[in-house]
Amino acid sequence: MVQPRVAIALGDPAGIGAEVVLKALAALADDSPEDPPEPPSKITLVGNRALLEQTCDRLVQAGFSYLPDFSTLDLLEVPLDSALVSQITPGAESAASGEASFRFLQTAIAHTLAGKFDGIVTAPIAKSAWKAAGHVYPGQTELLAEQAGTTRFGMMFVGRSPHTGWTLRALLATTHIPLRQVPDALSPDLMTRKLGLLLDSLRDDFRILQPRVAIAGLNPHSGERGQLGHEELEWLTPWIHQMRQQHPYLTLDGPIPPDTLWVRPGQAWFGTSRPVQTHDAYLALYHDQGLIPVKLMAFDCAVNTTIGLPFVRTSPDHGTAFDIAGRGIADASSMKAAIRLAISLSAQRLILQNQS
Ligand SMILES: NC(=O)C1=CN([C@@H]2O[C@H](COP(=O)(O)OP(=O)(O)OC[C@H]3O[C@@H](n4cnc5c(N)ncnc54)[C@H](O)[C@@H]3O)[C@@H](O)[C@H]2O)C=CC1
Ligand SMILES: NCC(=O)COP(=O)(O)O
Repeated sequence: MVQPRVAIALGDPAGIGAEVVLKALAALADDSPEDPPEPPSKITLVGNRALLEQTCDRLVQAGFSYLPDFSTLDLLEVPLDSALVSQITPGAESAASGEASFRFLQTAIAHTLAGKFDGIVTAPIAKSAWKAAGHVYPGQTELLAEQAGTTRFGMMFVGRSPHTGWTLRALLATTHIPLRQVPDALSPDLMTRKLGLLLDSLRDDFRILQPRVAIAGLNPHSGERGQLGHEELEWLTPWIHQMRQQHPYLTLDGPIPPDTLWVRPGQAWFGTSRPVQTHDAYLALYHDQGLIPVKLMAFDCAVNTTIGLPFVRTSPDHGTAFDIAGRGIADASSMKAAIRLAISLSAQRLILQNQS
């Protein structure tokens, strides 16, 4: 029997990371019968005990009594100077909170690469707090990829509808770059790399061997035959034709006008009386083209998954929520889904490894 070992990096200590982790672990221990059981697993928190205890105390003060037994939690301690710890206040993003969250993630990655863990769940960090601490990365994804020694990686959001059971998967072709840079960053080469990653993940992580994938257009109405933009005519449509020839087992639709792309996923997510023809995955060309619909549908349960790494990485779809940090009111559903997905994807990889 496989028993995946999963690390949870506790994220920015001025945000809601540790709070949603503690709540999610308590909820997982008390899973409702309609939740499919996850395989047995070993969970280790990666953070700082003093900061974690502060979060626990605040949750107790906020009246939250159902927490996991602190003494049974496995904690990989990341030592921090008491001077640094004393600068951290809930809701106040700072260089100190950025430094702490950076070290939590670095430690989780180093131990994973050394073989101690099969997967990492990351609680949210603030990129600006990392920058204030001197660590300039577009996000956790890029640090994970750099440390894992890969340039072939992708940001995919996965959510299972609580209304219908349908699974939404959305991969972003570009991620944390200014909107102005998007058209220049997109190219047939980039799209080929992202599609390859997506097909690998659909096959290995989700056992989908003959996938249906939808590709978004870039411009309104996918360019309206060149009247509203040229990228679709110049390279996106020819690239899709080329990919259809290269992957005969793949159904590839697009470029679909970016607004209508999300109509059917929305129907499949919320339910409709008519049958809906959906895709196994949606490839959005830039951050907000993918994440606005994902968050509208699934803010409470979508999971940010990094594909292409030599280990599993998941994260909730929300951020540090500094505006509500320390108040005990954060919703832990997305973190719970991130932990569940990390366990099941890690178990899946262990099974594949044992078979080969
Ligand atoms: N995985 C990660 O590390 C992510 C980090 N971020 C970072 O988070 C910071 C804040 O970003 P925002 O755009 O404000 O997004 P955010 O997700 O932190 O907050 C947006 C709104 O949603 C609410 N919210 C978020 N999570 C919630 C939860 N679990 N329960 C209840 N309410 C919740 C917040 O209170 C806020 O009103 C930024 O520095 C950004 O870089 C953002 C997204 C993902
Ligand atoms: N919008 C998604 C996000 O900010 C997550 O970034 P990352 O820290 O997981 O790279």
